[in-house]
Amino acid sequence: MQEPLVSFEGVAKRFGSYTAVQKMDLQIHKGEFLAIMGSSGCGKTTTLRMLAGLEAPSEGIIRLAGRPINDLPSWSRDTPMVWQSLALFPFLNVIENVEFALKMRGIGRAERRRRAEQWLDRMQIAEFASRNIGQLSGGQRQRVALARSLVVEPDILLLDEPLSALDAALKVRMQSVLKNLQRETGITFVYVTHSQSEAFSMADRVVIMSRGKIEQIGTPQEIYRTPRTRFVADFLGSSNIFPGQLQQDRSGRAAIATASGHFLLAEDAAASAMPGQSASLTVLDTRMQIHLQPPADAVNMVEARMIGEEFVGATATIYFETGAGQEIRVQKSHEELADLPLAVGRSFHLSWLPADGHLVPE
Ligand SMILES: Nc1ncnc2c1ncn2[C@@H]1O[C@H](COP(=O)(O)OP(=O)(O)OP(=O)(O)O)[C@@H](O)[C@H]1O
Repeated sequence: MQEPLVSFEGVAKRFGSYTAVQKMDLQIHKGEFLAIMGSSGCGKTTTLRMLAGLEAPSEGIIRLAGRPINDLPSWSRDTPMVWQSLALFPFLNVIENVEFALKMRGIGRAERRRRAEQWLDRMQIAEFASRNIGQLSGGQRQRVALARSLVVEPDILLLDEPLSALDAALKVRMQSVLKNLQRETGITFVYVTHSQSEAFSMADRVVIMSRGKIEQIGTPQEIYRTPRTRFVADFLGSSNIFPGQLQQDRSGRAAIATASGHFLLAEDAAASAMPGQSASLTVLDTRMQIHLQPPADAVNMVEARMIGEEFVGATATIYFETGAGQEIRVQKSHEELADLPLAVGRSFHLSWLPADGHLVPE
C-alpha cells in the first residue's frame, strides 16, 4: 500500500478552553478528491487551515509525504499546496490575475503568459483574458480563481466552500468542471463543504464531522447506504430512523422493538446485536415499499397514514405517520406511484426487507 500523501495522527486543535478539533486520525491519498463535510462550526475549516500551515495543531502530528509539517511554514515545504481563494485582484485583468503567482515565483514573462493562456483555455475562459474582473459573471470569476490556483501546478489544492456564492444551476455546472479537472490533472483536492450534493457528486471519499470529531469516512455510496452513526443518518436525512431496543424473536432471530413495531434485522446486523441494548434501525427512504393492502409475504411492515407529499423532478417523497407518531418518508419515481391511490389521510402499509435495515448505536 502506498504511503498516504497526508496523515493526521491524533491531531487536536484548541482555542483557549474550546476544542475545535478532537484527536483526529485521517489519511489522504495522492490523487484523491476528499470532501470534508459537516454542519456549521464542526471544525472543517480549522482542519483545512492546519493542513495549510495557517494554524498549528495543539496536539498530534500532521505529515506530508511522510514528513511532519506541524511547524513547517507552507513556503518551506517540498510538496506544493495551494489554498484556493475567490479573492481576485480587482486592479489586474483576468490573465494578469492568473500570471500573478508565477510572477511571484520569478518565472519569465513569456513562459508565464504561455502557462496562463493554457489554463484559461482549459477553463474555457480564454476569450476573457483581457477583461477586468468586474466585468465577469460569478461562474467566470470562479474559473479565473481556479486557473490562478492551478497554474502553479500544486500537488494539493485546498478548497473551502468554493461554490457557496453561486446559483444552483451554476453550482451544478462547476461541480462537473471541478471533478473533471481533478481527474485530468491528478491533483489531490481537499474540499470543505456543508453541502451534501457537492460532496457526494464529486468526492472519491467523504469525511463527515460533527463537533470536532470524525463521525464517518467512506465513499459517498458507503456513507449513503450504511450511515455508521445516528448523527450521520440524521445529517444526511435520507434514512428513516427507528429508535428501539435489540431483542431476539421467538425463533431466535435478532429483531428490534420500536414504538412503531418489532422489526427483523439482517443477518450481518444480527451478529453484532446484543439483546437489551438500545440502538436505532435505519432504512433508506428509497428502499421502502408502499402497499394499499398488506402483502402476505412482507417481513417488516408498519401501518401508517399519509400526511403529505413533495415532488422534486422525477421523484416524489411521500410522508407518513405511524400510530406511534413516528414520521416515515418514502421516495419513489412517479411511475412507481402511478397505481397507488395516494391521498393525505389515507392509511397504507409500508414494508422493507431486513437486508435494507442497518443498525446504528444510540
Ligand atoms: N481563531 C479562533 N478562535 C477561537 N475559536 C475559533 C477560532 N477559529 C475557529 N474557532 C471555533 O472553532 C469551531 C470550528 O470552527 P471552523 O471554522 O473550523 O468550523 P467550520 O466547520 O468550518 O464551520 P463553517 O461551516 O461555519 O465555516 C467554531 O466553533 C469556531 O467558532
